[in-house]
Amino acid sequence: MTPTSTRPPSRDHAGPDIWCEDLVRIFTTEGAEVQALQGLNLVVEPGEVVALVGASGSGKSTLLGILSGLDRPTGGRARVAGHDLTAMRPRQRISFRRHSVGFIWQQTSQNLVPHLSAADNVMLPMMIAGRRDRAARAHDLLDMLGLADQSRRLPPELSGGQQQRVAIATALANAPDVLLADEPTGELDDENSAAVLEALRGVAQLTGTTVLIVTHDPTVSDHVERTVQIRDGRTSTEVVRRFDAAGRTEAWEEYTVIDRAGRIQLPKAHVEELGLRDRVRLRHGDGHVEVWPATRDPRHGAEEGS
Ligand SMILES: Nc1ncnc2c1ncn2[C@@H]1O[C@H](COP(=O)(O)OP(=O)(O)OP(=O)(O)O)[C@@H](O)[C@H]1O
Repeated sequence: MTPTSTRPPSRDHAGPDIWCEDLVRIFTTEGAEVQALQGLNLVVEPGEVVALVGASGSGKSTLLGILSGLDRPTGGRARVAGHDLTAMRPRQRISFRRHSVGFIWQQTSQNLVPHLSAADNVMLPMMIAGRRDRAARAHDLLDMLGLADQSRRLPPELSGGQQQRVAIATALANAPDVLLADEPTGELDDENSAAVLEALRGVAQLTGTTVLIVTHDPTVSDHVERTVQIRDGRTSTEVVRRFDAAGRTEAWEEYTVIDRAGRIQLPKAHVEELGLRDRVRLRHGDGHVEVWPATRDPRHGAEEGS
């Protein structure tokens, strides 16, 4: 079902919806510098659902702050929905935040006005933007998220998972190209988390909206096609999955980023498992390169000297 008002956004830009090149963000507090982002590269194509995972302090929230137009990078370049985030004037920033991106925050209470019904919450951003078809669109969006029968309820009368789904509908109200979610399942139990992540995937499929989810939730990669690791303010490895019609993982593949200088970062698990350190041995194959521990001889696969 794709009601008229939940059809894909008609993008007026070409290329990726999220594009970051060598993004740097340095915070200075009391004379000390913290490099929260250290040359981050990320490309997300229209309609993709991407999870960004990483340890506490790795720079996830800093990146979301920049992508949402709330914060500015210290260096590098970033474009979201065709807007150059380093060159936007204050008015353009307001319009960008109103029309081009939608947000979902961790705290359910941060997303919704508690004394407005679910439908009124969804209509609020449309009212601010001066949209006319508010009631019909709010109904379609809540219906798409399986909440048509909850539209008159107040947020405190809904479960945490339902509230986050209303938050998704609200974030979609002005048909943004990109949806940014910061720990959207942080306050939810496993069942509600799965429902919210599936709702985000469904939204991308039905509306063509690009979705970026920042999370600690290790189960997220069961629900999205692409999970990108962020480490020390840079994107490192990523896993790309293919799902079958029943939503089960059919196949998956692991990737790593290669920067302009040719540097790559290997997944931590492989580094530890193979005992890789200091330097590794490279072996050229037909159209590929193998990485071996320096202590192993690729011709025999045996430890050197044994
Ligand atoms: N406003 C700020 N002033 C000073 N340092 C900051 C500021 N915001 C973030 N940092 C620092 O930047 C680094 C990255 O923080 P960030 O919040 O982006 O990490 P995160 O991956 O989102 O962590 P978490 O998962 O705990 O939310 C941390 O070292 C943090 O202390």
